Amino acid sequence: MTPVRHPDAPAPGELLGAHYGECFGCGGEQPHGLHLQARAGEGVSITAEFTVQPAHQGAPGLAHGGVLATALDETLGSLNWLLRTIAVTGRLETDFVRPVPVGTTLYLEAEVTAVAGRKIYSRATGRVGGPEGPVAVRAEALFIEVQVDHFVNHGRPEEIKAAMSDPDQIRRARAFEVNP
Ligand SMILES: CCCCC/C=C\C/C=C\C/C=C\C/C=C\CCCC(=O)SCCNC(=O)CCNC(=O)[C@H](O)C(C)(C)COP(=O)(O)OP(=O)(O)OC[C@H]1O[C@@H](n2cnc3c(N)ncnc32)[C@H](O)[C@@H]1OP(=O)(O)O
Repeated sequence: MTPVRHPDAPAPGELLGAHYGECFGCGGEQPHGLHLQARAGEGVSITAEFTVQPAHQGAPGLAHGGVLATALDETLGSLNWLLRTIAVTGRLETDFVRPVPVGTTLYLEAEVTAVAGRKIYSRATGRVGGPEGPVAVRAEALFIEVQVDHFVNHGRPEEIKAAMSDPDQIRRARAFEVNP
């Protein structure tokens, strides 16, 4: 099925903010996290930026591939805001096309390509030098829709307890869910 942007999705150009403050990809409370900032695009698409820090190295002066995969994963995960669906990564296939030095800003974009029941198919690219620059990384992913219970049942109780007693977190979790 062709993906459908939810009528209450954030407007194109709107900054999405973190879905969870402690998230390694987008949270503000992780000193060595990616602090990735995502923005709603047209249709079911997202743009995002992330600047590689010294804490993200694999080889000297170069971004770790796993960190770049995280940036792609996080950008793809942000598409959930536009579908107003909670979904987790089931599969993430990554191509590393060019090395990415520390200090580089990665310009990411992602889109949902198809939805089939609980399965959400998507793809993303990360470019260097500017939003129109050469592709350094790309990914194809399959996200699977889950209920909030997925986190409540599987997350470590102390973090779940803290999240559930934080009204801001409850509001953010609700923003993902389709209103009946
Ligand atoms: C108040 C408390 C607040 C707490 C919540 C706070 C905030 C919530 C808001 C947002 C958070 C949301 C997400 C996080 C966002 C961004 C982070 C980036 C994203 C991630 O980083 S997220 C972490 C990594 N991620 C995982 O931690 C998943 C571990 N995993 C599982 O938990 C299960 O594996 C699951 C649930 C995925 C599926 O399990 P399941 O039992 O529900 O469903 P099942 O297995 O039946 O699959 C259904 C259909 O998907 C197909 N399928 C499944 N997996 C596939 C694969 N790998 N390849 C190909 N097809 C696959 C099947 O083949 C079947 O297809 P079909 O229907 O055609 O038969």
